[in-house]
Amino acid sequence: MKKVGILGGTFDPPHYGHLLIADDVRTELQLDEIWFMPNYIPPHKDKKVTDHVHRVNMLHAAVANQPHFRVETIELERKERSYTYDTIVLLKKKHPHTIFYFIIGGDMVEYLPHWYRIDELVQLVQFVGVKRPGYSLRTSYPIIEVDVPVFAVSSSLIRERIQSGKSVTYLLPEAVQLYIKENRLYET
Ligand SMILES: Nc1ncnc2c1ncn2[C@@H]1O[C@H](COP(=O)(O)OP(=O)(O)OP(=O)(O)O)[C@@H](O)[C@H]1O
Ligand SMILES: O=C(O)c1ccc[n+]([C@@H]2O[C@H](COP(=O)([O-])O)[C@@H](O)[C@H]2O)c1
Repeated sequence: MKKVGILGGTFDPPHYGHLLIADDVRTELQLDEIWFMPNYIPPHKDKKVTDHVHRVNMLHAAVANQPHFRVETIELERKERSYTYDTIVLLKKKHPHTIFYFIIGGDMVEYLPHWYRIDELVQLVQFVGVKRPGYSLRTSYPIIEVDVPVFAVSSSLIRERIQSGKSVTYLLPEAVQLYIKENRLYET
């Protein structure tokens, strides 16, 4: 059986926090691949997100030349709110010989009780929790914890820093920074 870690996210924009956890979880759990999976409409975020075409282009730029990383666009093909339960049911049908691990940061671990059909979802997929500053990994749901260096970067921090003219040089890959500049994202 192939072992695949899924890092679902909004990736508005993708950053080194995403890449760091993907890399460490893959090594630690001996996974074959990590699939970065952008959502179409995030289930729990109310504010407007950047068009999915930009978000997926930035993800491709972020994972280019990484043989174990790929971008999975299944949620973009379903033009609706991206509930993970629905996605995992589809992915398991499409890939019957793959074991899926769903990677989440501490903020999402704390939010697990509110996830759509969570009691069924935990039977379908193995959740993997990683620490994030300001959040605990305490939960009654069955998650595996992987210890990764805690890195206080977030997409919102990057958006705020670009808007206020601060440097983001060491927070996300150069190719993603170039894409953001060329497309004048996050300036207003
Ligand atoms: N620095 C980080 N450390 C650990 N986990 C992270 C980190 N950044 C993101 N994640 C996790 O990656 C997944 C996708 O995150 P997402 O794309 O929403 O980025 P974000 O930085 O949380 O965005 P925003 O600041 O806009 O909420 C989530 O499970 C989130 O918890
Ligand atoms: O299915 C749900 O109810 C659900 C609730 C919150 C988050 N998620 C998923 O968790 C991943 C991280 O979410 P986000 O909003 O931090 O990008 C992403 O794949 C979301 O679709 C899923």
